[in-house]
Amino acid sequence: MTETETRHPDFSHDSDGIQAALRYRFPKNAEQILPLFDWELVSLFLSFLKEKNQAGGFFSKRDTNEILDRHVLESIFHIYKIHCMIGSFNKMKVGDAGTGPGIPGFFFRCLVEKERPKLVLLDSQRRKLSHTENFVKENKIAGVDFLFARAEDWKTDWNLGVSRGFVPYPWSAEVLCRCIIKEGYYVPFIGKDEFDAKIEKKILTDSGFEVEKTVFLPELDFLGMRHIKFLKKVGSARQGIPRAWKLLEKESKEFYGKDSIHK
Ligand SMILES: C[S@@+](CC[C@H](N)C(=O)[O-])C[C@H]1O[C@@H](n2cnc3c(N)ncnc32)[C@H](O)[C@@H]1O
Repeated sequence: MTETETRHPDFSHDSDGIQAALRYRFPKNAEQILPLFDWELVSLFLSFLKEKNQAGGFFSKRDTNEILDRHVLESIFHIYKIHCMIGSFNKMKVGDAGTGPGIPGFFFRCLVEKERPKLVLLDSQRRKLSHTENFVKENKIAGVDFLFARAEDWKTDWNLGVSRGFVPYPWSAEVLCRCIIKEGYYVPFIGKDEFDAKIEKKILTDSGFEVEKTVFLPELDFLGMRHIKFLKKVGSARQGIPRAWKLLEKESKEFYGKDSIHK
């Protein structure tokens, strides 16, 4: 299957339809993934994403018909892979930085109770995330905290941080370095593996991280290339790290080129 693939069976967006879509996309892993999630809640969140998509400006027009594949199943598969590596999230505090409407973070709340962490959804802007805050209140969903702040201005105690479509990696690790506790992990969701090894090493070392493992996700090839890195927080960030956003932005733009979209 390729990135341009468009023809596939239509699945309903109720709990049964989403589980059928998951079996179709991930035939080898589905039986392990299915017991991990509350599919009624996944379905409720998907309905919310579709209903508020325009008002919240969540996704591009191109993505409107692809929310199930590109956002729901993609996030769920990533979380399943992280779970394979580090086990239950139940005793952890998990934070999603630059979460937008709660992607991928809200899907940690969709885990069944014994796997579920305390969850923090962080974004510097209210535009998308305030809709999710209302959705959580209206549906009386416990265990999700909302934080409207810039990640680099924050110091907190997450055992696991994730991000998708946030500040480009590896600069994202610098931005988040004071949010993750020692021995904790930052797992960025990344597309192509296209990093300058020298820059990556320097930024990670200064930020107190070490790459423990890189995991490629060929099961998501139907969306394009996807991989995750398990970055372990092995020490403190150096004095003055994270640097000011202006500097990080300039450096990352020089590397990726001004118009590159990093996902
Ligand atoms: C492209 S959106 C991605 C949203 C979501 N993670 C997703 O995958 O659909 C990037 C988000 O990161 C937020 N963001 C960018 N820089 C940030 C920072 N330094 N601290 C907190 N949020 C930030 C933006 O406000 C925006 O909502």
